[in-house]
Amino acid sequence: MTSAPYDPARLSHCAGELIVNIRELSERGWTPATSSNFSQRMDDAHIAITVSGRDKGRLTEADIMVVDLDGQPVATDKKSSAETLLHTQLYRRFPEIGCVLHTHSLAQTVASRLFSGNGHVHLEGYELLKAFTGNTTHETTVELPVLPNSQDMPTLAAQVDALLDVQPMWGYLIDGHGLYAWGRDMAEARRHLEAFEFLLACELEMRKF
Ligand SMILES: CSC[C@@H](O)[C@@H](O)C(=O)COP(=O)(O)O
Ligand SMILES: [Zn+2]
Repeated sequence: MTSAPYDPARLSHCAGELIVNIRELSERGWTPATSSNFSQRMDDAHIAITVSGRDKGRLTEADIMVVDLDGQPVATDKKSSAETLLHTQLYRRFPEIGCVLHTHSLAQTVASRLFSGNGHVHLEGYELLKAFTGNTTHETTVELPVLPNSQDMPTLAAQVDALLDVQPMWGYLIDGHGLYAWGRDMAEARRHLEAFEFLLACELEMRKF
């Protein structure tokens, strides 16, 4: 356990923002059966992240803990999310990233299964593509990657790093699992998460016709 200090007021602020937002996402049914995990950057060395295995619809401040950028717990015996590495790898790689959100909605999970053979979901022509930072027109495309699932986090993280080496992206799906999305702060990460969710629902809806 590292003993690097952090500002307790900053943890309290992050925990409050995480809890409110996670509850709203949970009420939409995006975090079934204790699934999903969430984090926010506190400072250069500390991340506030959900404790593993908690019901994400009923979180209190005791369900948010601190890890360092190596994913090691700071000043706690609690166990951070089983997928902590998928958060910390983004914070380490992109100093500007401030928030990472991971959910297991029905649309995300079904789409991940349907499109896993392609390796990505092709999103084109939607006005909502402008919700992704950097896009200024609907006349663009976003390829949302679909990674094979694994219980081995270093394997998944290596796949994410390989993708990031060749393309900028604001999220990815994991087959049969769910979606990761991120942003510079909670508002941006949530906008990206909601845009992916809506666009995946559109793609699934069109498959019905
Ligand atoms: C309850 S099954 C889902 C988990 O295996 C995992 O994918 C997940 O999203 C939540 O894990 P957690 O360790 O609580 O962060
Ligand atoms: Zn998960």
